[in-house]
Amino acid sequence: MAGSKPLSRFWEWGRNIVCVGRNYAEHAKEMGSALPAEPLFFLKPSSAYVREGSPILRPYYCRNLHHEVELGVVIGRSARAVPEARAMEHVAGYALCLDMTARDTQEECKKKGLPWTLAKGFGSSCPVSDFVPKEKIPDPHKLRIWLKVNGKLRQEGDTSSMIFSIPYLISYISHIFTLEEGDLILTGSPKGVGSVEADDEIEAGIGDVVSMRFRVAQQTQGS
Ligand SMILES: O=C(O)/C=C/C(=O)CC(=O)C(=O)O
Ligand SMILES: [Mg+2]
Repeated sequence: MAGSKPLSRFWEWGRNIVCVGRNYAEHAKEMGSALPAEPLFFLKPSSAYVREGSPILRPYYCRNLHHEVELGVVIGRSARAVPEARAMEHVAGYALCLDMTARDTQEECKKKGLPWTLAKGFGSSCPVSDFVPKEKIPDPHKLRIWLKVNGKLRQEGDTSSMIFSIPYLISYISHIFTLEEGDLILTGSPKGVGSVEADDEIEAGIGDVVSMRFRVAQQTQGS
């Protein structure tokens, strides 16, 4: 049961993973997408979580797996229709997250007007770092998030560049469905997304607050 586990192990709770898209203008631009007038969001299943020590699996149907490094916000207290001014009271802490994306599949889904679940919701599509309690991050809009592949810097972004702020996102989502304790919100990727192959090593961090390393492996059909 969710409540019997410490919130610092939010990935074991099996709660919602809510992802925000196109929340950084330069990433929307590199994807050739328009800036959103209102937050765009989608969900991943909780079985998408993966922790250091286990690989990120490239799905058998994917030919172009992309990394997206994102700041994750961990909800500490149920939020239903909360005003923006009180939204941060519902935050327990943060985590560094990857929104692993089957980019070729996403392109196909976009062309056909289909949801992005196949592209964004596969097993191991949500690698997460250790939990960082709220007290350790006085201002989540002043963080440098970064990602390297095989030691080479690919992504570096400042959370001050988000189009929609964290309190705005929490308030907005909470007017659509209840955010529950243990839920995770991925706040969108800065620019620099790109491909990874089997055996690549991804290292990513929030400044020098927290970092994590993952290996990429190929999923075989039927496994
Ligand atoms: O605009 C696109 O084609 C793709 C956008 C995304 O994949 C959205 C995100 O997940 C993001 O911005 O982080
Ligand atoms: Mg993303």
